[in-house]
Amino acid sequence: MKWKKFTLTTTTEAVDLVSSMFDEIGIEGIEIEDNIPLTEAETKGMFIDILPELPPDEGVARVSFYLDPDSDTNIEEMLIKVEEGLDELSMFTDLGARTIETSETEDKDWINNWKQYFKPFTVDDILIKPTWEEIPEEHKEKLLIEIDPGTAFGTGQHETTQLCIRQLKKYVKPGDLVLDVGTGSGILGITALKLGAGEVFGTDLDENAITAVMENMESNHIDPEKFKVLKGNIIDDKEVKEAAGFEKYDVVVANILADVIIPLQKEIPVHMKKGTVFITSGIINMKEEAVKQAFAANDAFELVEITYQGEWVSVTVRKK
Ligand SMILES: C[S@@+](CC[C@H](N)C(=O)[O-])C[C@H]1O[C@@H](n2cnc3c(N)ncnc32)[C@H](O)[C@@H]1O
Repeated sequence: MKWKKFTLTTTTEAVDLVSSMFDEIGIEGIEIEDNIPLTEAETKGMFIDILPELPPDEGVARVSFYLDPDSDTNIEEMLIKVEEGLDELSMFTDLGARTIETSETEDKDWINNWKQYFKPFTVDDILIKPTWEEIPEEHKEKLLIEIDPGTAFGTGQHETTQLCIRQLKKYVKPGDLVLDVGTGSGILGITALKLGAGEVFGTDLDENAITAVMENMESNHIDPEKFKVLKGNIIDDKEVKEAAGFEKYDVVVANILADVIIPLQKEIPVHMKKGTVFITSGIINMKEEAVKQAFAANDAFELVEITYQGEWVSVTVRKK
């Protein structure tokens, strides 16, 4: 389908106001391009450890929106509303160049485009399959995990997720209580449940994780009561710590970036039973040493195993 794409060139300062004006007049799904570096919180949520070099931020932003010429939306009327909205905003903020370029594009479905690259695949004897795909005949006997991450992280394709899945296979026992920090789509918690765990408690900073986990529990036909998810940071939020509970977990898994694992490892032992394991990944090889040193400095843990896939590292430790 061909969409009309409209790109407004404005200032970075005006982007928030322009976005909410677009929202108010009924424009859905915008795309923002600027040279503002991502914040620390954004990079953690997006799982980017090394940021690309950006040209300097000169305060210019491009905000694009898409209109379907075959829908009921009258494009001319919508563009009049856009201009009226911009006139109003110009009284409060500098709109910069305020030019609108028009082009045509085949596809505006960037939220769903990745789905064409997500096909069933195996991690040893586990089959991970998008919810919308059929089970391949040759994998019918494998342990099945069905996933639709939505806009949360976690299709299972990432090396770090696979490293954690292999460690879960080694350590999860029937009836175990599992803590999944940075749960994303819930793929690790769901794998633990499929491996026999009794219950999972998940946390994530991204609220999309909450709905993704619930939907994926349903797709995997597991009682939703077995996987509780809470939005928040177990590192520094007392409520999240208390909701997770103390001295109770048999396995803890956290597939987050090294810069989160390092502060996190200090907080986790209080939630674990003695002798149980903490599986971590999300560690790029150049940060392996820093993570190992952090664990070595923590008297609560002893190192069990380090595993590798591509340039990614997983560190598993045991609570003494
Ligand atoms: C790489 S994804 C892992 C998702 C899934 N567990 C997997 O293995 O595919 C990391 C997740 O951790 C979340 N995250 C980052 N920092 C966090 C923190 N301090 N506490 C909880 N979640 C966090 C991100 O929002 C993201 O969903």
